[in-house]
Amino acid sequence: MAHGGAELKKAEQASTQAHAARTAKFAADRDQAGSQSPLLLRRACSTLLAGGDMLASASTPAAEEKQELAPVVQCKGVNDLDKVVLREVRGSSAEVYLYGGHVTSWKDEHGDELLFVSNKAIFKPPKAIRGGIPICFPQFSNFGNLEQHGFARNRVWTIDTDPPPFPVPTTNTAYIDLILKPTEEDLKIWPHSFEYRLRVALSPGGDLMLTSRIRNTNADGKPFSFTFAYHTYFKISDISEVRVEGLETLDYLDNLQDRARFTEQGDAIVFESELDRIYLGTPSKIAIIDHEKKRTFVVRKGGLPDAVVWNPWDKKAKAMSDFGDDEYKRMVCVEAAAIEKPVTLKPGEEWTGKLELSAVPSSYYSGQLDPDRVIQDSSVPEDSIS
Ligand SMILES: O=P(O)(O)OC[C@H]1O[C@H](O)[C@H](O)[C@@H](O)[C@@H]1O
Repeated sequence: MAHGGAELKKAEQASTQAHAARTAKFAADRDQAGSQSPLLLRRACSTLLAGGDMLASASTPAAEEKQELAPVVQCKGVNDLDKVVLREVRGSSAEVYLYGGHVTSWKDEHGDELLFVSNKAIFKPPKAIRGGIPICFPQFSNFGNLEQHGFARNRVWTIDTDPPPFPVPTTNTAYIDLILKPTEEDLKIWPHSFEYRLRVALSPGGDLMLTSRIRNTNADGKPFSFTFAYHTYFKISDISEVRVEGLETLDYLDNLQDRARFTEQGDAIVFESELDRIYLGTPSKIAIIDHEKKRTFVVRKGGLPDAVVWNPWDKKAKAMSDFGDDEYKRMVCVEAAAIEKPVTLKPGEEWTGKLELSAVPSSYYSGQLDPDRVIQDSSVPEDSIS
């Protein structure tokens, strides 16, 4: 026992030292980055990617490279599109394409991918990337005259090096701020001036956090209204092994039946055919339980009362050119959204919409969403998530 304890202590010390060394390296990298975003480094993607997926053993140069990776790196992705890679010291990571302000990857500390991206995804404007987290703004679906899901998902965003301070400062080291403003062309189809600031952050524990701040910058004194969704595609083992909890007894609009309104009856949502529903007035916490994988995704949201649940099933899958015929089995979309009541902003006003995603072992999560707790959770002010 004593020996075991000493070993453990040694391992802990080694881990603490390694952590301290990595933290010092990150700080040095940050200082070197100079006038750019304080955390942002530009590196060759090839180097970066070699440190990720292809890593075989800790003795290879690629493995050493992994140890040295900075928390925020800008590099090139598919089709030479710009992307930003976020990495936390414990090994979790995320990738965000400037095209669409689109998160395309979120991996846990073991390097397991948690988001679904289609093998047939087209990383080429103007088609939105199929998978990850498309941003639907200023319109969800066809709730208005714009193209399906609005234009934010197929515009090129820029890195915001000097965002206004957040009410609650982010303590994480791995985050990136992006900004989208309308072009002259955008103003022709949606005549409203806005600034959309998106922060994507990884917590030290590997949670993925997206914060959207949308401000009306109209000079003509006019308010504008929009609908919105974080259209998250979760990667799952098999759609028949998955259930969604937290939406029981709620009303929903069924997109497959002309948006007729129904009340959810079942215990939890399970999938046996195409499903496309907008749940209304949902609690701030929803769980996606993957029985086979023994993993639960927890979705926490703020400022986003609705939740869309979507699986295209086989027929629709075949009809989508950027989606594999069988891929519907390995994905489910649970989308934190504001749809039924559009958000209206007067000039100078700002709206905040937050999404926090965690992946936890199902055993740990089991029973957390019993009806009483859901009611308690929904009474927690939405802006209390940080
Ligand atoms: O194919 P997209 O434009 O990306 O839309 C994909 C899906 O998005 C949402 O989940 C809608 O509720 C669905 O009706 C739609 O089919």
